[in-house]
Amino acid sequence: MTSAAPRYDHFIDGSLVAGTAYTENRNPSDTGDLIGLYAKGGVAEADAAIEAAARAFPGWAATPIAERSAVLQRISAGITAREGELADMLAREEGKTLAESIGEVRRAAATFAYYAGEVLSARGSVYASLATPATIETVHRPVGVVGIITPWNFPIAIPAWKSAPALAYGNTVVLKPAELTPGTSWLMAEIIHASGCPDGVFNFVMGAGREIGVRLCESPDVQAITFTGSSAVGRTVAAAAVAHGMKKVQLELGGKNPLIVMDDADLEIAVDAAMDGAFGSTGQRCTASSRLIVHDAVHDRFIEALVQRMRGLTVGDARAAGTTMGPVVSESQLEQDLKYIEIARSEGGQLAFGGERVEAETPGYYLQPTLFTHTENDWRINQEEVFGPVATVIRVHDYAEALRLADAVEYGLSASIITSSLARARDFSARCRAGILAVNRSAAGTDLHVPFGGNKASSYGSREQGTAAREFFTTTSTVYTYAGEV
Ligand SMILES: NC(=O)C1=CN([C@@H]2O[C@H](COP(=O)(O)OP(=O)(O)OC[C@H]3O[C@@H](n4cnc5c(N)ncnc54)[C@H](OP(=O)(O)O)[C@@H]3O)[C@@H](O)[C@H]2O)C=CC1
Ligand SMILES: O=C(O)CCC(=O)C(=O)O
Repeated sequence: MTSAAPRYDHFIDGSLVAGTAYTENRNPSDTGDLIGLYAKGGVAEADAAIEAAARAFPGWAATPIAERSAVLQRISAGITAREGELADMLAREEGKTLAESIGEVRRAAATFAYYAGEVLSARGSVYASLATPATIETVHRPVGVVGIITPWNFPIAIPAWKSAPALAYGNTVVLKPAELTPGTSWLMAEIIHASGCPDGVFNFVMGAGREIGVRLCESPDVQAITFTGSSAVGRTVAAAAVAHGMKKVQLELGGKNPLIVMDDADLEIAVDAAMDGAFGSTGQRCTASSRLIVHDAVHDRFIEALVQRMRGLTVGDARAAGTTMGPVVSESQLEQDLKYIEIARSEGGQLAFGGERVEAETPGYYLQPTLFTHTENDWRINQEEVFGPVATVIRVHDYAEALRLADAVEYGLSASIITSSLARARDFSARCRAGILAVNRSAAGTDLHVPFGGNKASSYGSREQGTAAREFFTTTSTVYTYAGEV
């Protein structure tokens, strides 16, 4: 280990807490670049953070909403003030291009500002009682200590869209970021600590999911778990959270999302949507459009135009000017992508573009954007999430077949259709079983003020983001008041 590398500690109960061990955070664009050493906690650190959050809960829950709102405003301003530093860290540790990273950091700042406003809006309802002359009110109260477990692919947007509503509605937080990308969320934690948030309200503990994540799910002092990551881990998280105290659980998991290109599609729009959906953020998005379901009538022209655009992508160092697609995040993710490229070949897919590693000036995990054509929907390459810049084309004869195949996967996160028929667009929106539907645009890169989430194996529990987040981060009480005779 390089002793000169900066060290980053946990934030527990308002203080920096040194690790007993540290993990290297390296740049996927240049594996020789050691970003820093990040504290590696275990059960003891998780417990200390949970205890601090439990102690802080009554005070934070009782804090007037104007004060909680002001804290969130300061966090938002703090993120904006350090936008360049945050975006640089994000690109350096995750491999998104600088343009993509700036977009993600701005989204995080806007998310805190949004919930600073949202918490001030009126809540609850008043009902007449059926029989007695009572008034019935519903009130939304904070849930308690919320365990937040986040993935590596959006290292500030996802921690922000879970932490902001948790804090706004009066909960206290223990956040465990992905071990692979702790740097950007560590900076967010530092900003939160400088924002006037009382001690113990927001705690940040780094380390392995199978230790800290498991502890959050099993602790009797945690009342809710919100998780984004793989479906396999999500299932164990939900089972443990329910087994240990019937915690509230919210899961955002994988996707195998279709983009349908109809015979009446504007091909320029179709190619833009496919480029963004399949290769934006190096394809490492749960909302990525990895299955391109294309009508016979435009099949060859669409592929030709798409391959032409793919040739124009510049794969390289995420922070270099001119790079339009960064590296994949890690060696194991690169191995997973290459494994699926082999699977697609062996299943009979025709490689239209890519499929190979890219040599760059620095040692990194560079992969060409990759497209397979002439694939069948029931092949593994079309059923399993790759989570990299790998897309396939499935040829169809009509809209009915396209719609049927769009849903013929275990997932149901996002789906798009490119068509100039309003009737088809409306029918698709009504019948396709994804949670996020897009017409004439990519279904990735969603807005922060509207519900986010999927169906089937993609999500579990209530929706995230926008006002929908209130459902998860509060609990509803129904109050019957009989005022008596005057
Ligand atoms: N839907 C989505 O947005 C995402 C999907 N994925 C999919 O998941 C695959 C693997 O990525 P990966 O990051 O390993 O995803 P994981 O599901 O393994 O990790 C997500 C988070 O959960 C934590 N975790 C791991 N094991 C447990 C556990 N037993 N209990 C509680 N928390 C746990 C991880 O910690 P740590 O890793 O630090 O140990 C991380 O913070 C990707 O290739 C992709 O297919 C990945 C990221 C996001
Ligand atoms: O597409 C988006 O807006 C967000 C995607 C996402 O949440 C993810 O990939 O984990």
